[in-house]
Amino acid sequence: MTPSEPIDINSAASDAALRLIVAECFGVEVPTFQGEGPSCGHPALFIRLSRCNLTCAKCDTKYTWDWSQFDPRKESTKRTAADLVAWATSSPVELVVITGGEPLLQQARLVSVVRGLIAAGKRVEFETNGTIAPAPELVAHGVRFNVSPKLASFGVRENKSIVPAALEAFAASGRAAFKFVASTVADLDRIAELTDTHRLAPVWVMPEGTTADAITATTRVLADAVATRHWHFTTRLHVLAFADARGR
Ligand SMILES: Nc1nc2[nH]cc(C(=O)O)c2c(=O)[nH]1
Ligand code: SF4
Ligand SMILES: [Mg+2]
Repeated sequence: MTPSEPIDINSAASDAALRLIVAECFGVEVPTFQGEGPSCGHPALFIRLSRCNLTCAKCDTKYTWDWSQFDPRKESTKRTAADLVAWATSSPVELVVITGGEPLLQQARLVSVVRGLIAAGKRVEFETNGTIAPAPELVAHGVRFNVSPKLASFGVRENKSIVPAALEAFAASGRAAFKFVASTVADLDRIAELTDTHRLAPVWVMPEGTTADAITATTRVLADAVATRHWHFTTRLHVLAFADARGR
């Protein structure tokens, strides 16, 4: 905001009262780490929003969208932006990860959450599937985006999961890391096509897996080919440490 713009107190107050559809918040009572990507290993709090615009077969958070298996009334609550900020600021942990589901489905309501978190001295990262371009107001607040475009091998149609304009908007924001889940070396070839075509960088690869054994096996399958391409490699630390327990 420029100094000459008036501060609209009423709008700020009503924004704080906006309610978001939340699946779970964790990391305050039972501490944890960011398990994936550039901040892997950093102590972190998590706000997991409910709902997604994709239906990946290999999704590990189907309780945010798959109402054939889960009951949306049991799996979601509405919480105000002010309540989410108060929850996060009750902890000294600096990093707040906003994930889902697909959190940017609610990005208009997230502006107020992000503003409150940054004002309280937090660092904010989004985990997003990269299909929805980030609003300029979110980018302006200095957040980072871990963008995970989903490949066909993840059980989704790429005509839905690969949205060139959105991916290119993330790349142009200067605030994104592109974190691809991979199972095979063939997946790495597809990642190379996508990152070349849409000029996506930096590239991170993360082994698919919801058990430590699966992650170790996939890590070994991928490591040489990831290193050869000079890409970044991340594990899923929370799966190794906590066996993919919900709320860790
Ligand atoms: N510890 C931990 N780190 C994470 N990083 C990304 C997560 C996600 O589910 O998006 C996640 C998660 O669920 N737990
Ligand atoms: S985009 Fe993410 S949250 Fe949505 S269905 Fe796919 S894996 Fe699940
Ligand atoms: Mg997870």
